[in-house]
Amino acid sequence: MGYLDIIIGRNALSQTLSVLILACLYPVAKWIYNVVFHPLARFPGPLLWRASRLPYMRAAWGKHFPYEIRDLHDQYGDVVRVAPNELSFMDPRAWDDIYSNTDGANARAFKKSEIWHGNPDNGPSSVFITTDFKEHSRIRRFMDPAFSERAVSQQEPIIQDYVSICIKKLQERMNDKAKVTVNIVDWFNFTLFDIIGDLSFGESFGCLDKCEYEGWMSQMADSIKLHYLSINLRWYPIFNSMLKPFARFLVPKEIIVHHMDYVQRSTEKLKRRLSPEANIKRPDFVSQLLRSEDRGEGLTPDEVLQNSMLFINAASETTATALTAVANNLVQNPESLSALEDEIRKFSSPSDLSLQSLKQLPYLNAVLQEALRMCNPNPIGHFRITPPTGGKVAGHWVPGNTMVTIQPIALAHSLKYFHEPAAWRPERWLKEAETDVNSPYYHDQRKGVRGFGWGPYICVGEPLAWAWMRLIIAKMVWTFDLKKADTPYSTIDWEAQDVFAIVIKHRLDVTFAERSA
Ligand code: HEM
Repeated sequence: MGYLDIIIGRNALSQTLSVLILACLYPVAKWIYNVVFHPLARFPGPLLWRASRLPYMRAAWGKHFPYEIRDLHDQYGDVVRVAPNELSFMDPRAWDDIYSNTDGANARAFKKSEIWHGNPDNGPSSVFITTDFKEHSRIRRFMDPAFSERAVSQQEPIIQDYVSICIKKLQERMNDKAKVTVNIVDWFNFTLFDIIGDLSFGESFGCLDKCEYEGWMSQMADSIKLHYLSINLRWYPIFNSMLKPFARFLVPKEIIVHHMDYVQRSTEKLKRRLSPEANIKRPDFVSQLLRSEDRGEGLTPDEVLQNSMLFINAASETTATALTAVANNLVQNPESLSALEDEIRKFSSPSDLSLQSLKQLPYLNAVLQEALRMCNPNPIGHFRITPPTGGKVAGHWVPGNTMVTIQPIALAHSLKYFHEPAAWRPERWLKEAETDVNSPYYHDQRKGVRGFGWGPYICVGEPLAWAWMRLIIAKMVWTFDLKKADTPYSTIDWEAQDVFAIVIKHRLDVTFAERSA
């Protein structure tokens, strides 16, 4: 009789029992290993989170993930082990160490992780999902010129047109008392969708004309949410593949239908844009991406489509969140709104509000920075994997193949790094705060806030984002008196909103009144 026979017995019942016992013992042994013997065992964190990924998944699915992680940082310090193989950092130095190719403690930026990005279905690649450095830089090489400061200034007439239409439509809606109350989130979205649609596909989605969304737009947040929830299952590949065949029953039908509709419409738009008859010569993204075809290793038509569809999500959702944060804080802080009015109304005509002139306005820029600090549109951070040989992050040696991230909300809301972190204080971004030692914000760690990411994966659309955010806010504030609405939706309690990778925004009613001064 062999050792195995002695342990598990020979009859079917005892063998089944033994298998069951072993199956139960395996996770227990794994939890003990994770807590006591794992290479990350020396890092602090709650016991259950260090033992298993389940508490992390519960938090990720639990709607308030960034705030839970912020609480863990308050309790355990600047580095917290939030899962057996994952560290969360709340230290400005970590931006360079994790994300930079040139300025950090490591030879190069850490890679995106297959779990969070990756292309499991082997579809056409996009700049966002590829985890291969070479592939990523190939796409970025062709994409960057379409989003440079120069390109944005060539795109200015297109951007200006849509923002003016937004203002005109709001004016048309005013009642006898020369005011109108609207859900400003919709108006930001209509404007952003129309601009990004035009720049990506050569034609707008017509949202401002119709004052309504296309069907798939109203499902966009739900499909991002679903994608985010399903990503968390990738940690358990066996369970994940068991669920896959049932995915079509688990995913709500509207989301599938709207997604297919979106892909079909985008494909048609792009086909029209690319057809020789269209003969469109304009400074949009497509023209730039197509230039790449001349050089051999350019983007394939599928890649152009995939990346153009990505632009719609990446550009609209994030910017609408930042702008909603601005509006929400301005209507609640009249002295801040009035400082902004003073700055913007120095221009005698709205036609003077050019992208170049707005760039120079310190308070406008400070307002946008403060919104990105307090209400980061990507509040769960950007996940990376240390190389197999390990790396250094914020003074800690981190073993290879560890998931690492900066928690932007924890850092930006930390008393250790910001004076009055929970308060709306645009003045912390003004020059005086940086140079005057008596300013209460002098010691603020402004470099800890990087709303557009950092390093080789930094947001390609950053120049466009600044440009259209400045223009939309400036034109609204120049044209109207913005007031807190007299409705139940007059303010958003920001942290009460669900977070599923993106912020699922509540409605925000704002009253636009004819300008009094
Ligand atoms: C306020 C607005 C925006 C914010 C806060 C924002 C934020 C970010 C952040 C943090 C990343 C880096 C993600 C990472 O490191 O994993 C990113 C990437 C990206 N963003 Fe933005 N973004 C904004 C607007 C835009 C716009 C207007 C576009 C234009 C199409 C855009 C397109 C992209 C793309 C394509 C990437 C992927 C870049 C890469 O992986 O190389 N974003 N964005």
